Amino acid sequence: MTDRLTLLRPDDWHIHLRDNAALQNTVPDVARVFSRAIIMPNLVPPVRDTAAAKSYQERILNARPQHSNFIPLMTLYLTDQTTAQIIHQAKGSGFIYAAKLYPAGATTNSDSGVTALEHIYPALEAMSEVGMPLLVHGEVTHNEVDIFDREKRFIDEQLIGLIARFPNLKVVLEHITTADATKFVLAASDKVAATITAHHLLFNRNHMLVGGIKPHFYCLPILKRNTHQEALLDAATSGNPKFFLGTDSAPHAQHAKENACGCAGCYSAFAAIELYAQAFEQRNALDKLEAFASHFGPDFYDLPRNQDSITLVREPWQVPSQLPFGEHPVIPLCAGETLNWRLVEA
Ligand SMILES: NC(=O)N[C@@H](CC(=O)O)C(=O)O
Ligand SMILES: [Zn+2]
Ligand SMILES: [Zn+2]
Repeated sequence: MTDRLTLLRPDDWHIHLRDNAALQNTVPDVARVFSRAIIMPNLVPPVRDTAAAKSYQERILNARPQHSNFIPLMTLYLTDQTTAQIIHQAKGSGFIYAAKLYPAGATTNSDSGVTALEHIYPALEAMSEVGMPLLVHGEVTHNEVDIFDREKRFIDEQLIGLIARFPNLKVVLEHITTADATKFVLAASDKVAATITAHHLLFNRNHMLVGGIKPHFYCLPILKRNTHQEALLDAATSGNPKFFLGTDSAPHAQHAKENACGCAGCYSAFAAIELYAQAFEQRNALDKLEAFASHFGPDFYDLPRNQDSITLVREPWQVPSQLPFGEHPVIPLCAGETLNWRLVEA
């Protein structure tokens, strides 16, 4: 059994840092391990243009710990009003790396999202031309579609057609949760990839719903049955470059999750790589972690891989039961539980 694991420094290709006071917690947590991260734009109001992305980037950089070289890779939030010109300006800025499609109403802060894909065809055409990846929250939102079917229905009814219309557009299906999504991504061209979260690798809907409802496991897309969890573990540990790390770490205050109408999102950034190590170890696949965490993401985005490394040791430690986060504590994923792997701090 290995007790020490050295990896090229990883990047997180999907994270929510939130804004203002929260940045004092979220930025140090991501910067502890990751060199770069794709920063989700679902603020209120959302990050819709280069100017908004620039000021958000500055607030993130100001929250970096001393001596940190963490680089936030900024993204735009697509709306029905996003023009080709907005995309060209973003590409020209040099610090915006992707644009995000939230179907209106699909998830946290998606009210300003896209109401019909036709509205963003000009933006997608421009993204395809300039080589800017489209990041997708892939769930349909119709009331009549069961929440457990929303990802598959999005793939079948929207994504397949979109990719046929824009065959050169790079697409990342974010935080995939089903065997259907893994199959779709595997069969698609090399322009199509997916991120996988640690929580969807470690948990299934029984963890959330058996023996009492556990709001801290509630996220979107929602945890599925264990056969889907197994398919995600197969994909993540397969060594296929189409699947790479994206935590979807998304903090919500304890009171907003432990609520009659609880928010969707799990906070994993405080121990992200440790959680992935736990999942890969369950599959005896720790040898596959480095490529998933550190190679395939930059390769897909045409960015250089990092040059330095991190080390994890097998040394059980207990996850805190609560994180301070200013006045509104956040309950981390796996609060109070024991994780096997610990980062050796530099
Ligand atoms: N994943 C979640 O459950 N929540 C995310 C939004 C998202 O990524 O869909 C959030 O911003 O809270
Ligand atoms: Zn999402
Ligand atoms: Zn997300």
